[in-house]
Amino acid sequence: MRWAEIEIAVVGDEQEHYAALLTEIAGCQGWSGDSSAVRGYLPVDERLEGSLLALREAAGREVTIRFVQEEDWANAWKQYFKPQRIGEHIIIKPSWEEFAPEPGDLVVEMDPGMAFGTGLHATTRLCLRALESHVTGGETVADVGTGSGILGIAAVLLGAQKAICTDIDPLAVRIARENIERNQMEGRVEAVEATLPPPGEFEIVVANILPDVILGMAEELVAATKPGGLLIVSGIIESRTDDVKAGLSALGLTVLSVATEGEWVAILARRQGGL
Ligand SMILES: C[S@@+](CC[C@H](N)C(=O)[O-])C[C@H]1O[C@@H](n2cnc3c(N)ncnc32)[C@H](O)[C@@H]1O
Repeated sequence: MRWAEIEIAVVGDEQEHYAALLTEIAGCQGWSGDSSAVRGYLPVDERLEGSLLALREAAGREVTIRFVQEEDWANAWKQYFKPQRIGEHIIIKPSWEEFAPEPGDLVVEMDPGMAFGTGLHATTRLCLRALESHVTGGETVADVGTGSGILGIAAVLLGAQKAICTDIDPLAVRIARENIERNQMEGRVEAVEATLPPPGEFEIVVANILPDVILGMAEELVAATKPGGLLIVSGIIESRTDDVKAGLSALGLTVLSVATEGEWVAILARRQGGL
């Protein structure tokens, strides 16, 4: 099959906006990018032209396309995905790479396929570090917008008793399930196709999505967090930090800290009440 690689040049903090256009307007399953451009892929079929027209109109700037064969792009990103240490003990290891762990290392084996969540993005790393600092053992964790399943799987490796992972994208849910199996986490990590986890209260809720999505579901995220429990949100570009903090504070959460990596932030907040 042939695919179109779609690229939009960005500067400054534009990445989030144009990435959202790639997924929401053009219908790309995901996106990748760096400080100068965002990229997504669409199959070359009868819908491509309409998707590109809509994207160009919404973007109001040049959108370039390049045609590639499936094998080219399906494997091209793999060269950038190497085992990496995140925080003190977490190792994210691509399933096709060798890695010799040191004592105390917690190895999450991943094949993210088309799903987001390799650990290559700063927001994933910010969430993983927050989980490493706050999972002390025995918690139930909700991973909302799980992508590859990376955060839920890591939470259980860090000592959480159970993690429920949700995603609205069926492809992500399938890939998360494969990664759960790959890490022998069946029964302790569950992936469901949904926006929110089933009703219940979680000691830790983590959501690495986009600021507007987080704000739109903030009330439900708070309801899913046990009184006294923690909410970790990321996917937030630095310029949106105050909006998200204000939204969480308005719902009675206490913002405990804001961690940053590059232009991205993760916000840690506590729901009032005792554990
Ligand atoms: C930025 S990725 C994060 C993946 C992974 N959790 C990580 O930290 O690397 C966001 C994920 O949220 C999912 N998503 C977007 N909107 C959502 C919603 N309203 N409810 C649940 N998942 C959503 C997307 O399909 C995508 O897989």
